[in-house]
Amino acid sequence: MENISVFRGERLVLDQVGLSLDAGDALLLTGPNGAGKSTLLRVLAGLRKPEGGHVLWSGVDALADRSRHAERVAYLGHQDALKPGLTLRENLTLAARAGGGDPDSCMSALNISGLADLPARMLSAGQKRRAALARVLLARAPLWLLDEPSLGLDSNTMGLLETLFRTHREAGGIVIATTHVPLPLPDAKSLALPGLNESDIPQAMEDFPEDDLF
Ligand SMILES: Nc1ncnc2c1ncn2[C@@H]1O[C@H](COP(=O)(O)OP(=O)(O)OP(=O)(O)O)[C@@H](O)[C@H]1O
Repeated sequence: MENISVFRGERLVLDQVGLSLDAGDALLLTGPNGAGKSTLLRVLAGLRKPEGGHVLWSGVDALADRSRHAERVAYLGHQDALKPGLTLRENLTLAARAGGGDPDSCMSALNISGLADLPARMLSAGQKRRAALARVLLARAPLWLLDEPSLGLDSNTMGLLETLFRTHREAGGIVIATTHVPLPLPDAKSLALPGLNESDIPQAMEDFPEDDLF
């Protein structure tokens, strides 16, 4: 990423952020609440256009062809994005139509095979997070963009996450994760976003332009 700048409303949230990663690298994005970590991940995923700067993949503008870029990316947001009325297996089978991976092996990697036939609405928060991580695996994408991946995970699942990260990086994959807690990503680079002065944070709905509210 080169000189990425993003406004949210009237405010410059990211100011010329730049960084370069190689195959097998990991990056931890840190910083206080509201610093712009999720915003940067969304830019890298091609979900939000930056006001300035470029995202390059092998030296080429990655966002020029966003559907091609989408194939490189597995994105885990704050929301687990499961269809509540479908079973876990149905959710993953649906996702596999895009990435083509094997739902059963991905469920097994996250230790949720026993939940396969439960509707997603009956899963606990941590189980949903594991299902969303299974979907990351399913995508078979080289670039993992993970927004607080450890949210709600128990210590056993953190152990699984460590294995998944290691396997992905050993195969040349890249992991970029936002986090407020330590993650099992040895030798990760780190980018600390500075955050804002409280006085810069809009206090009222009127301070947000209408088209940036949703
Ligand atoms: N829809 C929106 N419209 C305008 N501003 C927004 C919108 N969503 C978020 N923001 C602002 O953008 C800034 C960056 O938000 P972002 O979610 O990227 O922060 P973050 O570093 O991921 O925070 P956290 O640690 O709380 O998850 C925040 O200050 C927030 O007020």
